[in-house]
Amino acid sequence: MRITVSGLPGSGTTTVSRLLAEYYEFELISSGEIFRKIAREKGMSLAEFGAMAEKDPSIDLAIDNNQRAVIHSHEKLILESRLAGHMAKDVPNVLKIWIKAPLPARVKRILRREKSISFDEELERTIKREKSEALRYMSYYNIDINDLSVYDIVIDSEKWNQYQILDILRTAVDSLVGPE
Ligand SMILES: Nc1ncnc2c1ncn2[C@@H]1O[C@H](COP(=O)(O)OP(=O)(O)O)[C@@H](O)[C@H]1O
Ligand SMILES: Nc1ccn([C@H]2C[C@H](O)[C@@H](COP(=O)(O)OP(=O)(O)O)O2)c(=O)n1
Repeated sequence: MRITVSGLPGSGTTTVSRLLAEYYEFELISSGEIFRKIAREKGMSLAEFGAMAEKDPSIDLAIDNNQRAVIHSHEKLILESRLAGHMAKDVPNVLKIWIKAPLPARVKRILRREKSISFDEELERTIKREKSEALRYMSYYNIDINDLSVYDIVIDSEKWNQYQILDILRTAVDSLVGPE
């Protein structure tokens, strides 16, 4: 069983992915972490590296080709990233999950996580980052990041906390593979 977990910034994809990986003892791979690592190595912020990726398709292509390879080469996998569901679109035996939450709720969470200066500053930064990503994914892959039709499950992380979401997803996973 392979599970992809995707969502916009602050939706809770990292948190849910970690809980799922721990519960099922699956390997967890996050493309966002790879993107962040490369940005750090270049001494760039996420926004600066995103702007570079708008001009240099090879950055996203490398990360997203890696996602495709990872999906095919792992059986017990949680793949967490914005595009993981799309990269797994035609792959059998993959459960594709999208975690959503309203923008203000997501920004409040990022504020806590990134220890940003203010809500307004983080709101502006998040909107800018989402615009950059949406532009790249449409231009490089013809993917509309807001098209949720590829997902098997769409769940609102403002309605349930991360543990309740884990319980809901466990029901879905166990009914597909049977309880461990
Ligand atoms: N379902 C949830 N309800 C409330 N808070 C959550 C939920 N999921 C995650 N969080 C919190 O929101 C913050 C951002 O979560 P994170 O998983 O890092 O988001 P993402 O990886 O989607 O950007 C974290 O501090 C986390 O503890
Ligand atoms: N396939 C991917 C995965 C992530 N990214 C970018 C999107 C984000 O700006 C960074 C970090 O992603 P990550 O999911 O860790 O960060 P957020 O959860 O969005 O705060 O990587 C990407 O461009 N392509």
